[in-house]
Parts: sequence; structure tokens; C-alpha cells
Amino acid sequence: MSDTHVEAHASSTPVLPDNVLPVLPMRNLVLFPGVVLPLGVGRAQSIAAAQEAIRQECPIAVLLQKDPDNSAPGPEDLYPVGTVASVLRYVTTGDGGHHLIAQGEGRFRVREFLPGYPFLAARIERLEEVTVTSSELDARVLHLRQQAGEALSLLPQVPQELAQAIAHVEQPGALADLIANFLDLKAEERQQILENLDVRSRLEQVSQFLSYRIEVMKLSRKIGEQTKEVMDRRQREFLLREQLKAIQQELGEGEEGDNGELEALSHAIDEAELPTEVEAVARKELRRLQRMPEGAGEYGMVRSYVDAILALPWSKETPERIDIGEARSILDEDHYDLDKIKRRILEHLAVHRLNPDGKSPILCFVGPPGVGKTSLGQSIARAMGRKFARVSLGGVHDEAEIRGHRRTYIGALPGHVLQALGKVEVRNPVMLLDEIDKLGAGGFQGDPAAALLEVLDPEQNRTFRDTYLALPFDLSHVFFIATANVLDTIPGPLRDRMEIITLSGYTEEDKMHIASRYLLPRQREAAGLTAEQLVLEEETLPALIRGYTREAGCRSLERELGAICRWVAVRIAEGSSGGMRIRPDDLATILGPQHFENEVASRVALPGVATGLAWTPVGGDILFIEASKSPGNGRLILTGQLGDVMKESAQAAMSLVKARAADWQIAQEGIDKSDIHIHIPAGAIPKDGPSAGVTLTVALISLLTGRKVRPDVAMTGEISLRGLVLPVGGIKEKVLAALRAGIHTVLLPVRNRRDYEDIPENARQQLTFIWIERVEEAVAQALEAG
Ligand SMILES: Nc1ncnc2c1ncn2[C@@H]1O[C@H](COP(=O)(O)OP(=O)(O)OP(=O)(O)O)[C@@H](O)[C@H]1O
Repeated sequence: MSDTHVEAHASSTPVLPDNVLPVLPMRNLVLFPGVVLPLGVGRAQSIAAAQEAIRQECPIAVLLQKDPDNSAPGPEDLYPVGTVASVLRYVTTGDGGHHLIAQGEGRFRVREFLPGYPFLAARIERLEEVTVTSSELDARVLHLRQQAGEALSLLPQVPQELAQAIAHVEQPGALADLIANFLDLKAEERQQILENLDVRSRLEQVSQFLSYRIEVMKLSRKIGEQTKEVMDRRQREFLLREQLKAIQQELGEGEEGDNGELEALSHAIDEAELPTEVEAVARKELRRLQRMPEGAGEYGMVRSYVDAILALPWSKETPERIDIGEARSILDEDHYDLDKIKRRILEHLAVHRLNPDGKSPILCFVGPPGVGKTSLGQSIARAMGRKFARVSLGGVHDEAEIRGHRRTYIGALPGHVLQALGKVEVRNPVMLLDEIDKLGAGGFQGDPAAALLEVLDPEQNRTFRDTYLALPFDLSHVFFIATANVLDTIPGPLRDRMEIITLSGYTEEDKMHIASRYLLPRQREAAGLTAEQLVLEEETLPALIRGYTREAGCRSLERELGAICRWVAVRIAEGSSGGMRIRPDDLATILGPQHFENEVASRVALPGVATGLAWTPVGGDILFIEASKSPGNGRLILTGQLGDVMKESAQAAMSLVKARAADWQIAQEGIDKSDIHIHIPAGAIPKDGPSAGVTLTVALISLLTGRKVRPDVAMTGEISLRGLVLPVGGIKEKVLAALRAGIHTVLLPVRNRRDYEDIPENARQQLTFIWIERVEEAVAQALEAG
């Protein structure tokens, strides 16, 4: 900008009369008294007015235009109140612009406009402001100064002089003008302040504008800070992501394919026919994945969660068909005998067919291992046309195994129930809850039985909430079945929900049928053999069952048959044989020496040993009770880790023998001068309960009379102190165990006679049953003649 003084030069314009000033109309500017401002002068009229003021060395009257766009404003286009200003300098710039540096001096009002000048000329009246000194005024001044201070502190760069000026201006009106000048106000608002002659009110007016400005500035600063914070965070994340990318590239874990993977996931969500709520959650998690770098720790967790949702059959089902006739033939096809059980299963299926949504109890098969509980479950699934899923509950102590872990755990998964559904891929399988009696008791890890109840309860299982998924899953379409070895350890509330079906074990004859019809053909097929390539001679199966298995079910039998098939398969594959007939003698070559022998005879070869029958969770067994005596003073020593009830029962037997010694021709002296030792070997059998009473008594009498026990006799029964034989449980299992062990005669309490019904026909035929009422009868039957 070139800075040139305009010389005042003579002109023909008459001298202005008193109080008449050239008027400078301003488009947007209000000049306050006390303020120095450069005023742009562009229009010819304005240039003439400015030059006149210089020439005549008079002030100029600055007025605001009402309409800033008016380029030739007349008297009526201007506000009537303005500022008288002295012109400090007149400057022209190189590009032809004209500026005045003007200082506001005081307010005026236009009295009239005078015609005949090449510019607007007005007769003016100077205006005095009204100041009434009062404490209120002082307070307002103080307040305004403070506000101004605050406002300045909010501005980024404040001219030093302004702060000083505000601090030092004494006149209240001048202070208001000064502050109004630096406020960012509209021209009309400035005009209002200019026109306000009442200083108190002007202070208030400015104060209001100022506080509004302060608010705005504070807000804008806050917004600025927040924006900055967001920007900073974004920038930080951006930088970290860039670094991560660089690291991933360095490690060869490029991004290619990642997006494709998430796209595939999104596609899978489309396809999965999820319920609305579930789909919303899956999509939300997918969006999280999309925003996350693949290397983030959480990525894997979220990914597994979405995968777990997608793995579940939310709506997929196999169509159900229950044709009772067909179901009957399927059950018959898969299982030998078990007529009563099959009948109950068919009844259950019929009820389910007629009332599919009814609250029918859950079938629970109870019995020793290998009696076909699992395979019955599979047959039921086949009969219903459903898929089969199995959940093993043995040793489940933690509720989370059933209901799932919280997602926050590393490696968390849904519980077993949902996992099993994920595997079968339909929501209506037959689900076998295996070994429900081995479910751990509730402890600090929650109560698994309670969780299972929720799974089984038709009221609750429509919206079963797995902890991991945290979404409701409808379990009501699952057909549940349970299995157990024993009843007593099934938690009460669970047992109440179930219909118990007991399977107690097979006789040798049953096993022969099962083996030849089912187990052998299956094992033969598994080994790739035809019926001609492997033939078992007639006597081979009984020899196998007696010598190599001693069990209620068919587990070991199936295993041993499998071993035989594989042995033959190897020979045939080697070409050393085209087909084989297996004789009983071959078993030792194929399977090694016999696992079991008829040990009863050798065990009871001496007086003092009697064979008892015990019930065990695996289906009943025989048990030897051994008594011996040594010189002493009548003590009773018990070994073999006996439970309390069995110990008491041994003491009762001893007391009974002492009391009735004479009846059996036992010398009292012999008892008093001896210590009697009772030992019960066999680690695997739980040795408690009262049912060995009869056996204990017989063993003692055998010892003390020197008469051996008959090797083909086994017995069970509780005794009273007076020698009465009381009934016991598990008769069927005990009888079958006796048969397996090669016993011919069983002594049973007469009050157990009603259990005879349950004993399988072929066992009834092979065994002699002697029903005893008093222990003397047992002694008479069991001991060999003296
Ligand atoms: N009555 C039967 N007819 C045909 N096969 C049978 C019969 N009972 C058992 N089996 C067969 O015996 C084998 C063992 O049965 P399964 O596995 O069902 O026993 P389980 O009672 O479930 O035993 P666990 O309690 O140990 O699971 C299976 O191959 C099964 O098919």
C-alpha cells in the first residue's frame, strides 16, 4: 500500500456553515467515539466528502446505511444518529483505493441535510450521554471489565493494548463503546449501542452481548477440544493400524483374503435362517470384526462367537415320523429280547406321537454297562426318523460344562448340550444324556444338576440361555433320553422328571443269542470278513463267555469277538488261510489264557470259606467270605476294608454263633480260646450293607465245625440276632452273577420270593432256588455233611 497525503486544495465549494459537516455513509461500519479506525472510501460522493473535510480541516459525520447494498444512499437511507470523527490521515493505495484514518469523537444526530453540495452535507446536533453516578453503575462497570477480561482470556491472540485500554478507560460510557467495538456484532447491533445515550443501560446492553459471546466462545472452545480429542484418538489409531499392517506384512500375514473371509461370514449369516434377535447380534458382532484389525486379541474371540452362533441348528429339523408298527420292528431288529422294555418304549413313543407337545417324562435306562442302554437310544432315534446325539455327563462337576462358559474366558465355548446339537446340525435329535448318575454334586462351580433340570424342563427349555451365547435357544424339540448305572446317585429333582426303565443284565444264553445275531456279524463286518470266512463252532461261544468275560452286559464279549475277527482277518489277508472255524481250544491261542476260571471250587476247598452274592453297579458279583482262627482270647478281627454296616453284621453273626454254639456242636472253649479273623477279599466290590449276614454266619460255622461249604452254593440275606433271615435287594442281578460264576444252587431269603418273577426263564431253569427263613436252614443246605 502506498501511503500518500492528499493535499488540501482550493475549490469552488462554499465554506460549510457552522454545525454542518460532510457526511460519510458507511455500508457496514459503525465508528464508536474514542475509537480509531481506517474507513474505506470508494464512492465519488464519499471521496468528495472526505476531501472536503481535509480541505476545510473539519470533522466528518460518519453515518451507517440502512441497506449496505445501496450504492448511492440518500438522506432517508441513513440512520439519523452517527459519530463525529476527526480525520487523522487520508491515504490512497496503489490500486486506486481511498482510506481515511478516522477517530471517533462523539455522537450526533442529523438535524437536516443541506442540498447543493457534491456530497451529502448535514447540519448536526451533538449528543451528550447521560451518566448518573451510582453504586449500581460502578458495579456494572466492574462487571463489564471482568467479563471483558474473561472474553479476552478465551481469545487466542489479544493485542496487549486492548487489555490495557480496557483496564484504564475511566468513563463508563467510553468503556462500553470500547468493548462494543471489539465485540463481533452486527452493524445494526452496533448502531443500537451507538444510539443508546443512557450509559447505565448501554453498559447493560454491552454486558448482555458480551456474556452471549463468552458463552459462544466457551462452547466453541469445548467443541474444539472435543474435536481435537477425537482427531487425536483417530490419528493414534490410524498410526497404530498402519504400524500393525507393516508388522503383519513383515510377518507375511497379509490382508488379502481377510475381507473375503468376513464376506463369507456375512453370507453365512444370510443363509443360516437365524431368528431375528440372533441375526441382529450376529450382524453386530460381524461389524465389530470389520472394524477390528485381524491381529487384535479380541478378533479371535468375536470370530469364534459368530462361528458358534452359525454352527447351531436354529431352525433346521429332520421331519419326524413315528409309525408304531415300524418302530416295533426297528427295536426288534436291533435288540434281542428286552420285550418288557421295548413295550414301554413303544408306549412312550405312542404317547409322544399323539401329544407331541405334552410334558411326557424323560426315559431313563438304568442298568450295568453293556446291557444296551446306548444302543436302545440309537434305535429310538432310528424309529423316530431323528438324528442321534450323545452327551456324556460322567464326571461333569461344573455347571459351565452344561450351560457354557462366559465369553470372557479364554477358549470359552457353549456347553455340551448346544455343542452336541451343533454336531448333529438339527434341533430335534434324540439326545442321550449318558451317565446321569455320575453328574457331580453342586459346589462352588455351580450346580450342574440344576442346569440340566433347566435343559429338561419343558417350561424353561424353549428359551434356554447358554452362558456363552447369551441368546435364547429353543431346546423343546429335542427328544431327551438318559442312562445311568445306579438310581440312588441321580439327584432327586432330576429323578422326578424321569421314567425309570431298568435293564439288569443277561444270562449266558441271552449273550449267546446277542453275540451270534448282533455282535459277531457286526464285528465280522468291521474286520471285512464274510460269514464263511469266520465260523465259531457251537461250543466256542459259551467257552468265550465263561472263560473270558464275567459281566452283566456285552461289552467285553463284543471286544473279545472283535479281537477274534481281527486275528482271523490277519491270517486271511496273509494268505495263510481262506477261511477259519474257531474251536474252543483256539481261544487260548487267539486271546491268551482264560481271564476267569471257575474259582469257586478251589476257593471253598477249606472249611471257613462261604460264597456270597453281592449287588454292584456293574450288575452283581460273587464274593468269598473267609474266616480263620488262631489261638487267642475270643477277639473278632475284621479285614478287607469293610463298611460299618458290614462290620456290625459280622459282629451280629459272631454273637449268633456263640449264642447257638451248642446247636451246631461247637465247643464253647474253642471259641473263647481263639481269635477269629474274618477277611473279605476282592477290591472291586463295595463291601457294605447287611446282606452278607447269612454268608458270614455260614463261614463262621463252617470254620468252627470244620465242615466245608458246598462249592456250588451261593447265598445272600440279612440276619437278625435271633437267626431270622431278612430280605435284601438286587436279587435278579445276584442270581445272574451266580449263574455266571457257575453256581448251581442259590440260597435266598424267603421274603424275597416275589422277586422270582423278575428272574429270566433260562436262569430259573439252570439254578436251584432254596428259600430260607432261618439261618439254620442255610447252614443245613450249604455245609457238606460232617
Ligand atoms: N439286547 C441286545 N440285543 C442286541 N445287542 C445288544 C443288546 N444289548 C446290548 N447289545 C449290544 O451290546 C453292546 C453294548 O451295549 P451298549 O453300548 O448299548 O451298552 P450300554 O448299556 O449303553 O453301556 P454303557 O453304560 O457302558 O454305555 C452294543 O454293541 C449293543 O448293541
